[in-house]
Order: sequence, then structure tokens, then C-alpha cells
Amino acid sequence: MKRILTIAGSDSCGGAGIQADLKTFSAHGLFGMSVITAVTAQNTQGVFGVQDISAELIQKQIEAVFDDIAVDAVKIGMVSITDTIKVIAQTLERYPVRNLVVDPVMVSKSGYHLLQPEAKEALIRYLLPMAKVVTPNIPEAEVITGMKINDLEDMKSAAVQIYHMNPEYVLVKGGHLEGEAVDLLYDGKDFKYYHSPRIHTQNTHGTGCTLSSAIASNLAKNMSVAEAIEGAKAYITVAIEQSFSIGKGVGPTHHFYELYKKAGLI
Ligand SMILES: Nc1ncnc2c1ncn2[C@@H]1O[C@H](COP(=O)(O)OP(=O)(O)O)[C@@H](O)[C@H]1O
Ligand SMILES: Cc1ncc(COP(=O)(O)OP(=O)(O)O)c(N)n1
Repeated sequence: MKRILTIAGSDSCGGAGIQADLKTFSAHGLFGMSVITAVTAQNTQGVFGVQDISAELIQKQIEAVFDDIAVDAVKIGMVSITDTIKVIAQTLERYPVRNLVVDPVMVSKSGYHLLQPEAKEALIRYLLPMAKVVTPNIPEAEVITGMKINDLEDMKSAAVQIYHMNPEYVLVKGGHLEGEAVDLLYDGKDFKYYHSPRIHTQNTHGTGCTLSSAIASNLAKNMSVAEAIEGAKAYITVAIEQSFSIGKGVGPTHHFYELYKKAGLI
């Protein structure tokens, strides 16, 4: 069985972060592992507190996994502060990571800063050059590039700028624009578009975490980057279509819908 690691923050309500990542890995038939960078107190209405894990313990978690287990892909999510970013980069450098997806998580949909603004430079300097695929949403691409993004042409310019920060591929996600949900992939030469109809629901908590984990899952299965994103886009579209309300705010996507349906459970 393929093994996949998420390095990310914990979301107590289970819709985003480590919890969404592990559900996505399971739904793809992979063995999921986790290195926790921060613990958030979070629900469908907001984020109410964050405790960062020490750099020493993050390093030990990464070493514990890699010293024992062959890892087929890694996804990095919430990294919170500069020390966390540095220790992840320094520690991963000692291990061969073939398939690294970096989701540059910055601000939650509820407006909480999951990346301290002063840590942006470290994320750009240390993590982007290690990434096979980096997956900014529109607000993240705006912060990384310093430009305003209003349409697909702006997404293209942002993708080119981010590509020059040295990841292998850039996927700018279009979930925050209006109309069709269009994501744009750039490999330094060509642009490729991934379209889906916009689903009208408020339950989109954890969509970015889920998409990046699905991409990493497909890379672990030896798919090409273009195929991995195509599969992940199909996965997130069904997961959003089948999303549901569990609290008073923004509910989670549904990770096991296809599996439950096949098993006749729903
Ligand atoms: N309402 C929606 N309908 C269909 N797809 C969506 C919708 N919102 C987001 N997506 C898709 O979900 C994925 C995550 O995108 P996005 O919401 O932009 O990221 P994030 O969760 O990081 O803000 C992308 O593939 C995007 O196109
Ligand atoms: C612990 C944790 N990590 C990441 C996020 C952000 O997840 P995302 O998929 O971008 O979803 P929203 O916060 O935008 O709903 C998070 N909330 N918590």
C-alpha cells in the first residue's frame, strides 16, 4: 500500500487541516500519516485559538516517520510561523521526497491568520522551491505576488510570477472568483485549465486542504501532475456537491460519498 504524509495543522471540527487530509488519503486507498505543526481550536464558525508545536517536536515527528517508513508523497499545509517553516525545510532536505505538494495556507475562510504575515517570506524562500506542485488560492496568490487578481488573465500572470519562485508546477485555484470554478496549472511553458460548474453551497470548509491532499494522493500512485490534478478536481467537485451542515456555519465536504455509495451504505 502507498504511504503518504501530511505536515499540517489540526482542525478540531474535522473539516480542514490534518483531519481533512487523512480522510482524503483514506478515500484514495492510501495509508496516511501526519506531522502536526499546530493545534487549532476551530469549528464551522471560526478559529478560536492556535498552539504552535515546537520546532524540536516537529523535527522529531518528521524523523520518526522517515527513519522508519518509505514515504510516497508529502503534502504541506498550515505552517504558522517562520521557525516551523525552517525546521520542516531543513529536516525534509535530509530525506528523498519525490512528490511534495505545498498548499500555502494563509487565512481561513473565517478570516483567521493561520500563517503569521511575517512568515510569508520564509514560506516563499524555503518551501516553494522544494515543491513539485504549489496550490495557492486567489487571496494567497495575491499575497505571494503582491498583485490583484480579478480574472483568468490575472491568474495567468500570478502563476508565471509564482513559477519564478522555483516550484515545478503552479496551480492557482479559482474557487474565490465568480462563475465556473476554474483552476489554472502552469509548468513554465503551457497553461492548462481545470473547469467545474460552481456549486452553490456555503459548505466549503477545507476545500483547499482536500484538493492538495487529493493531488498528493494521485502523485503517490505515480500519476503525472496533469492527471493527478484532473483526478483531484473530480474528487473535490463530488466532495463539495455532497457537502453538508454539521454546525451553525461553513460545513465540511463529504469524503466518503463515492465509497459509501458503492458499498450501498447511502
Ligand atoms: N463553490 C464551488 N463550486 C465548485 N468548486 C469549487 C467551489 N469552491 C471551490 N471550488 C474548488 O475547490 C478547490 C479549492 O479551491 P479554493 O476554494 O479556491 O481553495 P481554498 O479552500 O484554499 O480557499 C478548487 O478546485 C476550486 O475550484
Ligand atoms: C488547521 C487548518 N489548516 C488549514 C485550514 C484552511 O483550510 P482551507 O482548505 O483553506 O479551508 P478554509 O479555512 O478556507 O475553510 C484550516 N481552516 N485549518
